[in-house]
Amino acid sequence: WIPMAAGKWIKLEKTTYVDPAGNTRTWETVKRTTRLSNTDADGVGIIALLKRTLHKDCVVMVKQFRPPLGCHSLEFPAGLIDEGETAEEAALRELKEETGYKGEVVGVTPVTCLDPGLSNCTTQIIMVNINGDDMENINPTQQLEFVEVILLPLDEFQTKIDDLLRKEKIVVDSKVYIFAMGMVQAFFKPRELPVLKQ
Ligand SMILES: Nc1nc(=O)[nH]c2c1ncn2[C@H]1C[C@H](O)[C@@H](COP(=O)(O)OP(=O)(O)O)O1
Repeated sequence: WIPMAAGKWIKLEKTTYVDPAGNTRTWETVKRTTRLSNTDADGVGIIALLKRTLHKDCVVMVKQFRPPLGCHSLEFPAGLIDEGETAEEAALRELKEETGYKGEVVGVTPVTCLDPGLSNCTTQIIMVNINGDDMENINPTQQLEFVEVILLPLDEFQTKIDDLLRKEKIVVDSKVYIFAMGMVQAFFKPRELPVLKQ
C-alpha cells in the first residue's frame, strides 16, 4: 500500500492487489489510525434490550449530530475498543457512557465489516440485556451531553423509526434499519401452518 493522506483518526492509502484475472490493480482505501494490534475489530455496536416489569421490551437507541453527515443520526450505541479491552467489555463501557444503563452481554457477532468498498473498518455487534427493574437502571445518568437516548419498543421498532424520520432530518444507520426489518419478519406470522417445512 502507498500512503496518500493521514489525520489523527483516519488515513487514506492506495492498496495494491491482484484481481481474479491476475492483473495488478490499486484501490483507494480508508483506514482508522486507532486499530489495536490485539483485535481485528475497530469498535463495537450494542443492541441493548431494556426489560422492565409492565413495560414492552425496548431497544436503547442514541441520536447524535454526526459531522460527516451534517445532521443527526439514529444508531445503536457504539464506540471504539480501547487498549486492553475485549469487545464485550467495550460494549458494556460504551453502553454505560452513552446511555447510563448497566447491561449484561447475551450474544456477540463475529468481526463484521462496515463499508468494505471504502474502508477496512470493522465492528462486533454485542447483544445486551438490561434489567430495567434494577435500582441502578431506574434513573440512568448518561455522561455525554450531546447524545440523546431514545427508547423504542421492539415490537413496533420499524414503525417508530419511520415516525422519527418523518418528523425531522435524521439518517438511520443501516444496521439499525435492517434489524428493524428483521423484527417485522420475526413478529409477522400470518396463517402459519404447523406442517410447513423450511
Ligand atoms: N473519524 C473521526 N474523526 C474525528 O475527528 N474524531 C473521531 C473520529 N472517529 C472517532 N473520533 C473521536 C471522537 C470521540 O471523541 C472518540 C471516540 O469515538 P468513538 O468511541 O467511536 O465514539 P462515537 O463518537 O460514538 O463513534 O474518537
